[in-house]
Amino acid sequence: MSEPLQPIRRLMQTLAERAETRPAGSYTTKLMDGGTEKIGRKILEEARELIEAADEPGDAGREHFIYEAGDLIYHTLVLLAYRGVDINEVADELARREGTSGLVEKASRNLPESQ
Ligand SMILES: N=c1c2ncn([C@@H]3O[C@H](COP(=O)(O)OP(=O)(O)OP(=O)(O)O)[C@@H](O)[C@H]3O)c2ncn1[C@@H]1O[C@H](COP(=O)(O)O)[C@@H](O)[C@H]1O
Repeated sequence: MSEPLQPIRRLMQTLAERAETRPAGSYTTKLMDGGTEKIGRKILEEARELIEAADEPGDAGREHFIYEAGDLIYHTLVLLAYRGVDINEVADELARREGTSGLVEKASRNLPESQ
């Protein structure tokens, strides 16, 4: 069975190469040439589009939601690659958090300074 996250890893590889070589005729290059501001603007735009699609009903709505999630994930990976971070490093961070409820983690941050 193929690894479901393999396409993401391949895309990450491509984006890391784009960050390095900045080839002409690449949309990723255009984003990266605009830096954090341009990439960030697209992430905000795509996040809004994803949220708007979240409540669309029916199969078409579901398909649109998945499409928009792809856009947001692509742009987020572009920012990671621009910053020189690999998706595996994010996976490691998520693995580190595995099994710790967000509520428990938040409570641990809210301890009074004396503790
Ligand atoms: N996965 C993607 C991907 N997802 C979305 N997009 C692009 O992201 C853009 C989404 O923005 P919008 O929907 O707002 O479209 P737009 O109005 O044309 O965008 P703007 O001009 O406003 O930035 C579109 O141009 C999409 O084509 C992507 N572009 C590239 N990839 C992958 O990245 C690889 C490298 O791409 P290049 O660097 O362009 O060769 C490709 O082979 C793909 O695998």
